[in-house]
Amino acid sequence: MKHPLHVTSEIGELQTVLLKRPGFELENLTPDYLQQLLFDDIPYLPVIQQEHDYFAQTLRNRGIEVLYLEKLASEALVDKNIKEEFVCRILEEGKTEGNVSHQTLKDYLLSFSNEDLIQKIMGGVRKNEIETSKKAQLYEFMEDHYPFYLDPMPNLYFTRDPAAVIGDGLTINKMREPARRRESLFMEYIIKYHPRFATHHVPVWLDRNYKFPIEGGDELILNEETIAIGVSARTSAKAIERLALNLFKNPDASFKKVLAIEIPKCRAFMHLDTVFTMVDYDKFTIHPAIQGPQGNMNIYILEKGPDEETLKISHRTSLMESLKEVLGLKDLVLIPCGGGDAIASAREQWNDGSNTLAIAPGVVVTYDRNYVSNALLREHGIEVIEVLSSELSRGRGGPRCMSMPIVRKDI
Ligand SMILES: NC(=O)NCCC[C@H](N)C(=O)O
Repeated sequence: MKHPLHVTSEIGELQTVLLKRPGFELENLTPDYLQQLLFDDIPYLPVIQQEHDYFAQTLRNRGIEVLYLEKLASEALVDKNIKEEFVCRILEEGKTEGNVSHQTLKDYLLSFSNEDLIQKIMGGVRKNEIETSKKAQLYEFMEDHYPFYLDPMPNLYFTRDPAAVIGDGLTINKMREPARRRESLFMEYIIKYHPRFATHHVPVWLDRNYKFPIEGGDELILNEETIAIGVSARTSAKAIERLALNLFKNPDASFKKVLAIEIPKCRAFMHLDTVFTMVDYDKFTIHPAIQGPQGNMNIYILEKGPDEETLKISHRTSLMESLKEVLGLKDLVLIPCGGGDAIASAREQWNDGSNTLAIAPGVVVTYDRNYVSNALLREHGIEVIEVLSSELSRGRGGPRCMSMPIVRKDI
């Protein structure tokens, strides 16, 4: 039987992808909690859903199988005990203790059908949803003080980040920001209990219990032997090192090199894929602002060391040269987001102009609003498929962030 996970490049023909349709969790965004919940504005739900449906249909039109996180999660929780355990884990990690009793919330959540339970967990539980007779503490009666028993998870439509397929396995990520921590629990349960995955041996190269954070937006598979990982506001050098060691010693993994690429730690560049993506065998998008005056950067190549717990680490300063070296290319092109004009590049990077989703070598999905970057990609011979982006872009992620490739053809 075909392995349910298989990704050995960024650009191999995309066959199966995981998305999450934006849902009620976005209706629980209010100005007071935007920053905490990692949004810059409140999307208009019917329109963001239309835009997301258009994105999904664009992928289907190209023959790509689209799976939905919310559907897989509800299908994974058929067993009563597993469902109960999942709800308890969500409540523990949602730091609900000290609010309404754990038992009251648990009973409330378990009163829903599987599908509605998942929607409710994703959407959040407001204080006014629980009957007043079940409340005991002053805090619980004060809805205006803090409105939720369980926080909404509005970033779930960025399926790229909580987990990432690498080869025939995956990382299930310890996420950096408290607002996103619970997200990777869905993938843990899907891999363990959904029939599509549970009957296969699926190696987890790094799991969400590891102490230091890593997020999928920083994990880019350059080829079957090389991964690039951003050292960023969200991904730590420690997690990269641990992942490299785990991959190098595991006979199920084909990977031999990890390129650790340091990027500035700021909101606009939260992950490597917000400033750098692969669009063809020898072409990449890049936001010029991540390079120093002479194009210099801080890059390390990690390789197998003398024993299983030691790495060979070498320093490089040029992204272009490092990529040529690890990919065995004579030449390659870095296509600047916004064409290199300081204003256009900052504007289009903010709206994910560098965040392309390759669905085949030289074929990418991008946001329509980034017209300067899109025109430049076309000038370089790339086929650019534009999708709608007025509301989707308010969450600060583009087509790559909104998609988790599950299966790609080898190149
Ligand atoms: N890979 C990505 O860059 N994902 C975008 C995540 C945006 C989300 N609002 C966040 O701050 O985590």
